[in-house]
Formats: sequence, structure tokens, C-alpha cells
Amino acid sequence: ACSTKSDDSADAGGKVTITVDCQPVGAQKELLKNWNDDVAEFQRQNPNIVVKSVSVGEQCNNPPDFTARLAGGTVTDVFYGYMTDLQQVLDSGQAMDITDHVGKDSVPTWDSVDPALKEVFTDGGKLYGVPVKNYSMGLIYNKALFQRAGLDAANPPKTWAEVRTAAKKISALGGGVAGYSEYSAGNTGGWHFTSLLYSQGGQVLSADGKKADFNNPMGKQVLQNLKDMRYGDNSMGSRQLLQWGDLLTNAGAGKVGMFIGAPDATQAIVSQFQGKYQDWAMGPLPGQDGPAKATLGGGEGYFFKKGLSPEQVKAGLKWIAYQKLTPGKGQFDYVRAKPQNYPVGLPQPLLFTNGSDAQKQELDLRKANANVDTTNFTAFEANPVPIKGEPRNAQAIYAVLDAAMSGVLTNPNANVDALLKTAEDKVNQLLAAGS
Ligand SMILES: OC[C@H]1O[C@H](O[C@H]2O[C@H](CO)[C@@H](O)[C@H](O)[C@H]2O)[C@H](O)[C@@H](O)[C@@H]1O
Repeated sequence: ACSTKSDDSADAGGKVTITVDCQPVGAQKELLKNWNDDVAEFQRQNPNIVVKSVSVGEQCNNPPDFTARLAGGTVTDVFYGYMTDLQQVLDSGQAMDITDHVGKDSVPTWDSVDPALKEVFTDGGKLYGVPVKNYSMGLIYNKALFQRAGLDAANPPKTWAEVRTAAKKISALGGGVAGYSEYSAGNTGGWHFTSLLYSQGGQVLSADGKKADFNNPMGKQVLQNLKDMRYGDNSMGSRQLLQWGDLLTNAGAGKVGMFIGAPDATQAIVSQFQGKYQDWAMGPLPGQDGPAKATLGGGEGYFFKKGLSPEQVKAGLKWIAYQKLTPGKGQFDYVRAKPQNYPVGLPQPLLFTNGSDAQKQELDLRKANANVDTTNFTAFEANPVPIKGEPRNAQAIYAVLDAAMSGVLTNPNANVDALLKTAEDKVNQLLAAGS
């Protein structure tokens, strides 16, 4: 990894240097090569800009590590954050207001970027980050396991009761297969609790954002469903306290029948965790008695470190525009990705507004170069569920909710009411403390 310092921002030759993090990790061979090739091509086109890539290992998938980096003041000039991170980035005092720098001149596709995503990085009318990826969650399932369990792989479960029935059949296959798998550590439990709660029609915080709002029948139903599957049916496997990569590792090894996630989870299963694309399909997020009332939408973007020179901000935006927001380039270079072990054709990201020029170009390229069987995502795409963003200051709340999730997944005698009450009190304390 290179230095994260920006004190060498302008060298004697008048070059502008920016450090950028979340370069893919070494195990993501093709993604890493693509990133490095993008840097080389970008620098060739912009000989006055030097992009210093910084890999922070798997930390870009681990919210507690991001929080620690922020606290340690070691963020790069242009730094990656989840859509959940604006509040903590602002609290840390490290984000630059980039409102006056961003527009069609600096990011040519800016007018096509979904305004709802810009809003996620906006506070008090000021823009602090540029969205580069987004997703919404559904039910991901292993078609091969469905078939072995005698389930219809073209008809994923639509309700939590159907998920429960299918999970029992899949776990009955034995061999350590979990019918349904769930997270409960490293803030991932809280993340999934939120999506499950949205499916019930609930919300994590009251409309004014001042109080916890999950200690109610909908929150109880979420935990009860999981407790029933885990200990009533024994259909969730015995290994719990899973974090992001743990569940995907098990999935890659063919040990997970279903889990909730975003389309790009299949990419991680294949490119990082040795799975096969043809095994995986996706349906909409189930609901309690019918379609889900809502699903969670999230994603990520890049922030700019306070104190950068205007030239550095300009250079950073130019890089983000090139690598993340231009159809046919960087993350949208589908011609390059097609022969790689990297999916083209997933219903994600949805960065550009429906009907915008950039969206049309991106969709055309995506269709022309698809290398996955897009029918595996038909049930998900054909049954859209209203998307709800993550709560403000989500990661701190998710950390609290991990305990409620791990409670029902690791203790057969867990008291759902008590777990929710404890989480509610803690979240209310967080909110009262303004953190
Ligand atoms: O650690 C939990 C967090 O993970 C989310 O991001 C991860 O899942 C995304 C969807 O599959 C994926 O796009 C991203 O690369 C992963 O790191 C999420 O966005 C966070 O808000 C969440 O707390």
C-alpha cells in the first residue's frame, strides 16, 4: 500500500497527486488488474495527475475498520465510504464540502446520476461525496440446492413462511448445509435486521430520526422468524456470528441454500469465494404474508478529505468520473469484463436515473456484453419492492442490533422482547448523545 498522506500533492513538475483507497485486494486478481490498468490509462490521458492507489485490504467491506480509520485520521485524499457513513464522516470533521466543485464540467454524467443517491451524500444542502455504487436487497438462493431438495428453482419463496418451509427441506440434505443463513456480527447483523424489518413494513427510527422504532410487533416478528428457523427447525446451520465474508465463503462452498443480499453478493461468491454463477438466482425480498412492504437500498461513494487543494479536488473528481461514472469505462467497461470471472448483466448498479442518457448507454452495453444468465434475476427484477435507504448514523445502530440478531441465533432461550428492549434503549442513548 502507498502512503495515505497528501503532503506531496503538487510536485516540482507541477503534477497533482491524489491518494485513493479501496484498490481491490490481491485475491481479486482481475479487478485489481483492471483498476491498475485504469490508473495507467487515466494518467496517460491526464499527464498532470498522479493517482496513488491505496489498498486497505478487506477493510472496505468492514464498517468497524472504516470507523477506526476515520478515528485514526488515516483516510486517503479521496476516500471510500458506505452510504451509511456521511454522519460519522461529518462528525470526524474530515469531509470537504464539494458542492461548488461538482457538476457536468467535472463529472460529465452528473445530471444523469439519480438525485436520491446524491441526497445520501448531502447534508444541509451541501454535497460531501459522490455515489459510485448502489443496490437493493432480495432473496438470493442456490438453484442446485433447491433442485436437490425437490424445490422449484424457478419459483423462489415469496413469504417468510415459504422461506421457512424451503429452509427445512434444504437443511435436511445434511452435510452441514444451512437452509437459510444470516449475519450477526461486525455490524452486518444490524444491516440485515434493518432489511428484514423493512420487509415487515417497519422502520429503524421514528420519522423525525429521534427515537428507535423497532421494538414493536414488526421487530418482534423479525427475530421470532429467525429464532424459529434456528432453534425450532434447526435449518440455519450451527455456525453463527457470521460477518460479511463468512456467509459468502459458506455460500461459495455450496453450504447455503438462501440468504438475503444484493445482486453483487453473487459476484463476491464467485470471484472471491470460489462459487459458480450458474448456481445462483435471486427473487424479491419476501414479506410476512405477501410481498415485502419494502427492501433496503444501500451502496457506496467517495468522500474528499478536508484541506485538499482545488486542483486535487478537480483531479479526484476527474478520476471518479472516469473510473466509476462513465458508461464503457472503469466499472462499466463491460467489453473488458465479459471474458473475465466477473459478472456482466447483474441488475446493479442503478446509479443513473431511469431514461437518462447515461442509463440508456450503460444498459445497452450491459445487455450486449452479458456473461451471466440474466434470467436468474428475472424474479427479482420483475417484482420490484419499494426501496428504503439506510437510517442515518446506521453503522452505530447496526452495531447495537448485532446483539439482538446474535441473541436469537446463538441462544435457544433468547428472550425476543428483552433483546429488542435492550437494543431500543441503547439506540435511544446513542441518539440522545447525538452520536
Ligand atoms: O457490513 C455490512 C455492510 O455491508 C454492505 O456492503 C456490502 O454489501 C453490499 C451489497 O452486497 C456490497 O455492495 C458491498 O461491496 C459490501 O461491502 C452495506 O452497503 C453496508 O451499509 C452494510 O452495513
